[in-house]
Amino acid sequence: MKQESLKPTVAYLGPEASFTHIAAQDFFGTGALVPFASIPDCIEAVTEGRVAYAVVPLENALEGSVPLTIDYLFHGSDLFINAELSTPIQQHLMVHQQQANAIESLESIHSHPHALAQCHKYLQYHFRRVPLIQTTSTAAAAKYVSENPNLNIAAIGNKLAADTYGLHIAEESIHDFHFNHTRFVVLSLRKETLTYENSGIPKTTLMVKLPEDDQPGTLHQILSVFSWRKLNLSKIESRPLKTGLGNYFFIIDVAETEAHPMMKGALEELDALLCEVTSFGSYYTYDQRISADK
Ligand SMILES: O=C(O)C(=O)Cc1ccccc1
Repeated sequence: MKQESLKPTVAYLGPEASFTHIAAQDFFGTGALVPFASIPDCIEAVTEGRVAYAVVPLENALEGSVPLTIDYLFHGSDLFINAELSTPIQQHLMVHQQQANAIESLESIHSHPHALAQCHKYLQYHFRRVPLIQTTSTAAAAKYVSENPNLNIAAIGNKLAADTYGLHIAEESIHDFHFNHTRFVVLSLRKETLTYENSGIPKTTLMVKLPEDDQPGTLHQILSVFSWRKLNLSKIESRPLKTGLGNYFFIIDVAETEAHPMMKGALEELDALLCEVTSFGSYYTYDQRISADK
C-alpha cells in the first residue's frame, strides 16, 4: 500500500472485485474502501465530504475516455485529480457453475460498456447473435450472474470477480488487443499531489474553453503557448461543451507541474488569449502491476 498510514475513506466504483476496486486497493491498501454503485455516486460522495477520495476510471487504452467520468468531473465538479493509476486489464468470460456446460446456448452476456467493447471481436466471432447487456461495472455483471443460477447468462470481468462471486471461467483473456490498460483517477476536494516511490514525471490536467468569438487559428495559438515553452502535451481531447452542436472544450494533459514557472507563464498567456482555463491539479502516474490471478 502506498498511502497506508493515512487510512483514508475511499469511494470506488463497485461492487467488490471491480477493476476500480483492484486499482484502489493496490494504491490505498485495505483501508476504508467503500463501494458505490455508479461513477456519479462516487463523485457525489467525495464532493459532499462523505469520503476523502474517490477512485473512478477515466480512460481506457482501447476505448478512450469513460464518458460518465468526463461528464461529472469536467462539467461543474469542484474536484481535483490527486493521482493517476494505470492498470493492465484482462477480461474473462464467466458463467455460473451450474451453467458451465451450456456455454454454446448463452442467452445474454453482461458487462460494463468498455469491457464489452474491449472484447468486441471475440464476441462478434463466437457469440454474434447473443444480446449484450450493459451494466454499471464488470463486477456488477459477475454478481448478477451469481445471483441467477438458473439463467444461462455470462459476465465479462476479472479473475477476482470470478473468485469473489464463485463463477466458472469459461474462456480466459478474451480482450481483442493485448495492450489493454485503464487510467483511473484519485479525486478529492483538495488540490493535493499524492507521492510515492518512483513517482516519475508529473502531469497537470487542464480544461480549456476557447474564446466565444470563433477566430481562425485559435487552437494553433493555444498549442503554441505550450510548444515554445517546451511543455510536452501527453493528451489533447475535444469534448462537447453541451451548449450546442459544434461547441467543444479541450482536455489537455501537460507533462509538468502547475507550479513550474513555464506553466505559470503558459496559464497567463492562455488567459491573455481570453481562454477559460480550469486546472484539475498536478499529479503522478502510479503504474500498477496487477498479478495475473486478479
Ligand atoms: O467495470 C469495472 O470493473 C470497472 O472498474 C470499470 C472498468 C471497466 C472496464 C475496464 C476497466 C474498468
